[in-house]
Amino acid sequence: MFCWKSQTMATPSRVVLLACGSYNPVTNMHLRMFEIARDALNKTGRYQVVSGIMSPVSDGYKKKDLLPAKHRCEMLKLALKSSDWIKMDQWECSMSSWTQTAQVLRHHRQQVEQQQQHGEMFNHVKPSPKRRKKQHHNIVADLTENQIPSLEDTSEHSVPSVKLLCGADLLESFAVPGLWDEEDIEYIVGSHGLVVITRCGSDPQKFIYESDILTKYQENIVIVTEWIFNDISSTKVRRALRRGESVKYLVQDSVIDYIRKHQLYGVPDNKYFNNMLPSPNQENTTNQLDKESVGFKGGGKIVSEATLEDITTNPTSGEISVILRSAHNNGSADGFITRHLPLHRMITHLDKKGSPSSSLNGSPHRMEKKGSPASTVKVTTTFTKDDEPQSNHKISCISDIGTLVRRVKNVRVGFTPETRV
Ligand SMILES: Nc1ncnc2c1ncn2[C@@H]1O[C@H](COP(=O)(O)OP(=O)(O)OP(=O)(O)O)[C@@H](O)[C@H]1O
Ligand SMILES: NC(=O)c1ccc[n+]([C@@H]2O[C@H](COP(=O)(O)O)[C@@H](O)[C@H]2O)c1
Repeated sequence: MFCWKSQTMATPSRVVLLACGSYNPVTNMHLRMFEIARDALNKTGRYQVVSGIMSPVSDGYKKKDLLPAKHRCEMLKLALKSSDWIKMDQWECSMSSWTQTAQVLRHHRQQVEQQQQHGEMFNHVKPSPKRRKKQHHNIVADLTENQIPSLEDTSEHSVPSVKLLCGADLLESFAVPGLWDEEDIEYIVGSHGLVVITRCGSDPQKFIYESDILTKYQENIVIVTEWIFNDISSTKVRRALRRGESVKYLVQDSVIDYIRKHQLYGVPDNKYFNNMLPSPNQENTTNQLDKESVGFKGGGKIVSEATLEDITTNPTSGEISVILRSAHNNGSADGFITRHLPLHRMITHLDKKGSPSSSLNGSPHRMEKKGSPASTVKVTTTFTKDDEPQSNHKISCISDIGTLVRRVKNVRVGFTPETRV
């Protein structure tokens, strides 16, 4: 008969995940790597991930386009606000010269050992006894009978190991001549261990097979196949920013706001980009118009000076596209900028302002288009309500879309299914 106490109790060993990188800037995939790795390791039943550390490389790394650590760290701090178990550590980037990754791992192992000695727990969120019991059962569910850990042995007194978390491209860079020292590779894989997240175009299994040293320590390498491919890289994010393209949903909103504020990565140096719409969860800024006077919730700055070229709406998605031509060189190929706003904001605006005057010129079928709520169409009639209409659709000192809409006349609003992007 199966007996709990008589089994060989394989207690999951505790792991701290350490990821070294440029984080220039930190992307959502850098953050997701940790989540993917933690899930995979915990599921094996062999490991229990207790914390994650992101270690930005120092300015001494001299990689092309590397921003000063000050900015990279600020962005990391903002991005990590959404995590309760990953933190940034600035030891590496506080160095004036570059520190090899083996040395960074060594440092963190010492830190972990010291913290363990001082009785600091590595469970950032210490589970309640009830939750611990539940966690235990979750682990048990993934294990075979003779691997079942005992409830009493929680391994909280063991020193967690520090494993290097990386993408498969970093693993494959081990083969780049002169980039890594042999003994560093041996130390990293032999003494710490690697957790490798697959990346488009990589084949870590084959890479390990072809390397004697990696094959020797292959039991210390966990390859995590990421089935939800996501090939974001900081390089691609920087490229998009340089070109004035949106990076929303590739990096955290707070990071986008920081990049705009500090005009990083060649974000065009003009008023337009400084005053783009803030993320929905961003606090009001002093530059923003009084929400009530504008008449819709959320307000939001758009441009300092721009010409409104067109507004199109998509009744299916409820999105309105405002196409502006920047008065400054905005870095985009054709000088056009497109912004998308949820239509409900505009409706709110209308509701607050009362009945519209329907004096809008332009697309004659906008009111009648099937499936388009009439109120949606009428929104734009508030253009002529106050302020002098500007000639040539020229807008100056626009602080939010409400003002933009009020000040511009002769704007064509068409309910075409197509959204201009
Ligand atoms: N999309 C991704 N999938 C898997 N791993 C990734 C991904 N993006 C980054 N990584 C990993 O994140 C770690 C941090 O690297 P780094 O900041 O240098 O990333 P990067 O986005 O590739 O940067 P860059 O594009 O500037 O070279 C590396 O181990 C890298 O392999
Ligand atoms: N020999 C080494 O220790 C070595 C070599 C190349 C990259 N790295 C590290 O890998 C991380 C990612 O570097 P890249 O952004 O150049 O891919 C950085 O933290 C860097 O310090 C370490």
